[in-house]
Amino acid sequence: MRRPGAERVRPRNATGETGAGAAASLGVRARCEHRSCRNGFIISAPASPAPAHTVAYGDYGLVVVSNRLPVDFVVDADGNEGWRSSPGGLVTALEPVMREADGAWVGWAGVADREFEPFENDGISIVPVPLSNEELERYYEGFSNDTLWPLYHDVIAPPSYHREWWESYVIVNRRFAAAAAMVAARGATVWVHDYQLQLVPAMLRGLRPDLVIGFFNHIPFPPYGIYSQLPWRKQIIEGLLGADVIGFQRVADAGNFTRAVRRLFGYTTRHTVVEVPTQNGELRRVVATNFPISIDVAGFEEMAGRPEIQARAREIRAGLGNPETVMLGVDRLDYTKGIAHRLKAYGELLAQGRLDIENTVLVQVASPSRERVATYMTLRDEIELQVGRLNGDHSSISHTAIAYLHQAYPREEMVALYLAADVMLVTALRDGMNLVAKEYVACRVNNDGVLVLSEFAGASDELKQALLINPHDIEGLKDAIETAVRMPAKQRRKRMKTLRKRLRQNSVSDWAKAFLDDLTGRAAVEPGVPDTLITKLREVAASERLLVALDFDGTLAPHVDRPEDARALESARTAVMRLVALPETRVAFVSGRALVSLEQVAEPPESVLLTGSHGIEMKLDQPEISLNLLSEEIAQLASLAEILDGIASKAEGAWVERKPAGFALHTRLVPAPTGLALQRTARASVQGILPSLSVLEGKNVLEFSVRSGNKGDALQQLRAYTQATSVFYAGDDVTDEHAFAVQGAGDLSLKIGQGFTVAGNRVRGPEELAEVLALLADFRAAQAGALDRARS
Ligand SMILES: O=P(O)(O)OC[C@H]1O[C@H](O[C@H]2O[C@H](CO)[C@@H](O)[C@H](O)[C@H]2O)[C@H](O)[C@@H](O)[C@@H]1O
Ligand SMILES: O=c1ccn([C@@H]2O[C@H](COP(=O)(O)OP(=O)(O)O)[C@@H](O)[C@H]2O)c(=O)[nH]1
Repeated sequence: MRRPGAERVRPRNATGETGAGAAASLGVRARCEHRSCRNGFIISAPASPAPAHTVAYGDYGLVVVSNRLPVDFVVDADGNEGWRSSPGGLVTALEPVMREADGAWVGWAGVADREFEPFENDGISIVPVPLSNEELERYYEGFSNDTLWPLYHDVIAPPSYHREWWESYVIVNRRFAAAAAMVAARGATVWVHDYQLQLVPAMLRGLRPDLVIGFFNHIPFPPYGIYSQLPWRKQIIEGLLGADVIGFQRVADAGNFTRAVRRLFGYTTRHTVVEVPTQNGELRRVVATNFPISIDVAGFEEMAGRPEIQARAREIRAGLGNPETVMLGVDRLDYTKGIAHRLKAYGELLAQGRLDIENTVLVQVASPSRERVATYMTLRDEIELQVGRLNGDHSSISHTAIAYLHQAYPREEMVALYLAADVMLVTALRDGMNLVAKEYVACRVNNDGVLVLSEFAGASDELKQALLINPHDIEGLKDAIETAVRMPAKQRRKRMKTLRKRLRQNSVSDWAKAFLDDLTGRAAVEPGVPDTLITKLREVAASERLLVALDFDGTLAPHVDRPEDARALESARTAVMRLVALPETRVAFVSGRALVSLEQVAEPPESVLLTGSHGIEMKLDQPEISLNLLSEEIAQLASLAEILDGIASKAEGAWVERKPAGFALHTRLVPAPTGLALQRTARASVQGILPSLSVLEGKNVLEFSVRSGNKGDALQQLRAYTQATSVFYAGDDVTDEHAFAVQGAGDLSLKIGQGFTVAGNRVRGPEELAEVLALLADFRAAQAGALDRARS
């Protein structure tokens, strides 16, 4: 999803500065976008940084931002430098999504005091963000992993609160926001991940109001009683509310978040929607809901079916002495994972003779994690002491009770371990999801094996056929382990089949799609006119002077392949005719088309006000179109025509539309990748020769104009001209967002179809719009009738 941008930028020398300062220090050519700031295209969350007045655009239509990149920079014992897969479930989940998406991944390279150029890794564009050693200590090990991590995991360990850690967290979040702002194309989708970067959404919105911003929290969000301990509890929530959609693993997490918003800010929340008041007195709607993360199920199944991995699984079992039961635990060495509880239960089962050392073994992978954080150092000592004691107490010369592995294994080896294990033990005290549980289920392609799963791991919401346990209840845990070991084959298969079926319903691609569809508004729109919209139509119909302003293509008229064939639906036309006949009611068509072309296809009734070429042309109750080009602009038009004609001639189906103040390159009829490539070439060529031209991106169309304008400006002019007390505006394209953005209280904005929007209402297509216009005409006529009766 790489999109053509003003300039390919590299976030080198990131200093944490924002806006113009950051752009300048990064050596990026900056462009002024005062209009979008003035219009409040999307307003920042309260107390977020002021919108920047200088914006540079990058290349990428999708940008993922997370603390960890999929690869860490490493130096081996011989001083050889290289990259290796980084730890944790976030990377496991996002890697396959990003390989499909052709987006950019902004993150830290896992090493302090080093800067790296952006690079490609395994089909993913990597944009490294540097951290100093002090920031590593304060932002990552300190605030992220010794304040937020324990606080968000039910204070299993006591969180530490230090002001200098918080200051570092703010600085680093600002740097990540600046880096994302530099690589995101205009209007791009930026998906920020996890607790390390909770301030990024609002910071990014301040820098780039044009972006669609999502946030996903991979770890739990704590109940208010715990969250409220945090000295910076308000700032964190303000940071998150900069996003359009905030995703959580579990329903309970989303509920905890919205409760904290209500308690701390008093904002209204309706189901999953938080209404955030903006600086101009309007409401921004932020969605906070659950999207349980998953794994690449088909990918794990495929690996589990590979003969060499199955052979490795047999080798592992043989190496363990081919016991009857192999039990497995796989965790980062983290106090949230409940490793100590698991070992205690296992030790007691051995001590009581309920498990026999001759035919049982526990393989515990405890991969190194956060090794410089004191709590983790202590944990390692405790676990290794416990393992040592258990082995000392229970192992025999030929059989070891626990095979303890303080190592990180590649994915193939993980799959072999899952295949080798009869029982999987996931005993987390609190865990956002726990992908290990899902990976085990995916790999059990023979439908055998038992999963013992903590109810405090997010995975337990979906994997209900596992043996669900409370890890604090050691007796219950012991019973579950024994049940798992002795479970009859038939019951094992039945449970595992159900688990696998459930898992396949939500693969990681489904998770990403669900989140991004919600974020970008691509989710299906229901047919019909919603009741809430009908209520608002009644309200707007009662206004003293009403302006009904309508986009044409895709709104009054369904989209067609040839622009000259577009015609308004008959039902829409009828409704427009009724509206223009009503008192104190003006109708306007607001189109991106040249006015001459709009008049040809729309055949507007005489009193309809017209604006074309995105507001550059106007025809307001007079026969002439107002637009006078300077001689310099006419010369620019000639060069532009030459460039775009040359580009369009390279692909069948692409064409150039002539407009009074510019040209539009249409790519609707060429395959999407070719269309994108043509647009990218056009942008670069025009940029090189005519850098001052304004560029507007629509659905499969790229427009260049020698004079700038947009539908927001056009709507403001129409409002002033008609002195309307309320404005109804409907449109389907991204260019209509400028118009929605200038609407205020007492107006009604209506998005037609899918796609991200700032409009307050949405219907499915032109048929629904025609219904809406007919209803508006009914309500307005009834209002006029009532007034007449009152007067007489
Ligand atoms: O980056 P680290 O500090 O080394 O930690 C590794 C990752 O751990 C956490 O993973 C979480 O995400 C998983 C996928 O959503 C989820 O299954 C698990 O329950 C979470 O704990 C952390 O959230 C990541 O940011 C870290 O990269
Ligand atoms: O030696 C190891 C240990 C773990 N993992 C992977 O690390 C991830 C752990 O994710 P999970 O959600 O279970 O926990 P997290 O570590 O993110 O808290 C899973 O994909 C594991 O397969 C791995 O690749 N090698």
